[in-house]
Amino acid sequence: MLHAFYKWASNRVDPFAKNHMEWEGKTHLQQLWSLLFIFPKHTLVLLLVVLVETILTVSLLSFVGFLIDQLEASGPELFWQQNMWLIAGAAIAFLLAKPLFSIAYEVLISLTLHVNILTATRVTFFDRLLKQDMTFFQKEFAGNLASKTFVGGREVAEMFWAGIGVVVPNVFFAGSLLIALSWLHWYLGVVMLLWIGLFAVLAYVRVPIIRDASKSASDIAHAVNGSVVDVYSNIQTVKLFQGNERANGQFTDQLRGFRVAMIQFRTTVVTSRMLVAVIGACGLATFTGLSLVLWYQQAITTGEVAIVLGFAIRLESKLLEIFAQLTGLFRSYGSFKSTARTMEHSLGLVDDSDAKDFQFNKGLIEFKNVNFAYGQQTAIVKDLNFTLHPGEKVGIVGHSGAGKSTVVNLLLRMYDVEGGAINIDHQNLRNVTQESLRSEIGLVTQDTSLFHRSIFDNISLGSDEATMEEVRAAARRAHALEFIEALVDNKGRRGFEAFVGERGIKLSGGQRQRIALARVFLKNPPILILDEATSALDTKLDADIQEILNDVMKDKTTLAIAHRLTTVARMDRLIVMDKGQITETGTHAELLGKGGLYAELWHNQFYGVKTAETELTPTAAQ
Ligand SMILES: Nc1ncnc2c1ncn2[C@@H]1O[C@H](COP(=O)(O)OP(=O)(O)OP(=O)(O)O)[C@@H](O)[C@H]1O
Repeated sequence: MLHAFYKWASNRVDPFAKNHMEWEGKTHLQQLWSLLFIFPKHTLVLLLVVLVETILTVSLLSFVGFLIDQLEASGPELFWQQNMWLIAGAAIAFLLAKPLFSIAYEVLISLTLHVNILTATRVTFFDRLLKQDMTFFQKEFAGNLASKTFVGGREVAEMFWAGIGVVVPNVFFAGSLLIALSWLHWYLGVVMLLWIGLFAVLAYVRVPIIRDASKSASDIAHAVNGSVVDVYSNIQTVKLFQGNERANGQFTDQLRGFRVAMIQFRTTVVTSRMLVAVIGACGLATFTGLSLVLWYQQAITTGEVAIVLGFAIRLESKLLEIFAQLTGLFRSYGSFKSTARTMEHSLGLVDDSDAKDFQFNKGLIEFKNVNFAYGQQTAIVKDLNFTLHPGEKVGIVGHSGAGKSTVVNLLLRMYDVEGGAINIDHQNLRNVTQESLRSEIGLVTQDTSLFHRSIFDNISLGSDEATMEEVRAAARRAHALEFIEALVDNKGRRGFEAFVGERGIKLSGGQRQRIALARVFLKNPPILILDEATSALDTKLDADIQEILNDVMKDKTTLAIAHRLTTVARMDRLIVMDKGQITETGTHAELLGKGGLYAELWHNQFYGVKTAETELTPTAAQ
């Protein structure tokens, strides 16, 4: 029953609902506000509950004073007679209403709001980052982004708890006390106002200091976290080039900086808390003295002295609580701002509002005067013009750095061209949605990254409906079935159920590439891009897979990049690139006949580069 109630309460809002949060052109406070009030109706109900609960608490404290006065005035004989109904009414109010509102507060804040704001914020952050283009991800540490998504979400949820759950109720409380005390005697109201004012000044002066110290510590923490993830994800390079000792030294240096920043932050907090304690004690002493003086002058009754002291003691602890929460709030806010700066980074590549879904027709690909420089000065691709006819298989070759992968990235619209246009089936890539475009293109790259998921999930990535039979068939076609069936992971899961390690480290390069091929076989897209698709395979396997690829490519427009020229030699046509431009084009035989760059590359691949040739030829060496 209770369990069902909790479930009901936590399902009052949907944290996974699409939230169109605007990041650009907003201040950090506005961004935070949108997240704190992501569920506005329930938050308003919470505030209402808090208000009623505060009024009940203040009434309870006042009732104590009233009781004392009545006890004094009536004496034991008449007290019950005169106050029976009042006491019964108060008992009902305090025994029923107060616990009821306290429970409503707990359920609303913990189950309905906090956990769902935490989830919804993370969903919002993740969604935002996914929309960023490749340039963004090349500049940012993956670990840093992961940390911002998670820690940023936690900070927002904590600010909600501290701000709306604690500071706001305590401000309500202080406001109610101010009204109640002023009503008792205006002197008390003035002292109360001074006390709160002094506290506000202290908060005004100290909180920015704490906030800045917190921001430095949080920035350093994010950076340290990012480089630790960097070390772990490049562990092989670290072990080979940097060595444990140096990596350790680098980490310790960074942690030292973080420790200093943390100590500075803690120092500002401790000093502030000391000041708050002093102001609290002074206020308490003033109220005690003033209420006794007023009682002596018969301006207030004995019961009212009890009320004043009760108020003052409660208020002192509330002020301490507010300050503690404010420091936490501003620390979280400092960290949130760092997250917000990442989130508000403008999206480099956004689908037009009127972008249509890409409609595949025959697979005619046209590059028209394409220019691109990764947003920099030096052009990487210059005035590129070529056409891939439907079903045509074209290979791109050229020296390393010629711009071959850049062409592929542009075709996949990982970047927008900076000049000219790319059309597929007469649709400019700029005018179609990115997802619909990519769903029609299959890519196998030299850098096959696998997710730390099962082999089945890795192959069926993007093909949610795929059955085990289809996945097996794709794996068989990619010559991957044999090794997949022999796999056992460290939790004893076998075959297609086995998990590959992060980035697929438990598999060899060739095995990873075969998984990637199986992925494309399963997806069976009408356009195929092979970027060094078989580079990690040995010559025998390369030949086998090549045969399968030839079969798969049959009715698809295909663009292939390969350094191993035998892989692309049999393509319908070859495009030779040099320094971002097309220098030659033709079939393998035509290009060999021309004796240009392709012929040179081919020659070098089979007979070695000139220097080696000269060194190895006895006559030349003499
Ligand atoms: N994200 C990037 N930002 C800036 N410059 C880049 C980026 N990616 C690649 N480049 C530059 O663009 C040029 C072409 O790179 P690209 O990867 O397209 O060449 P490639 O012909 O595919 O080389 P390889 O055969 O070695 O893979 C290189 O000078 C490279 O430094």
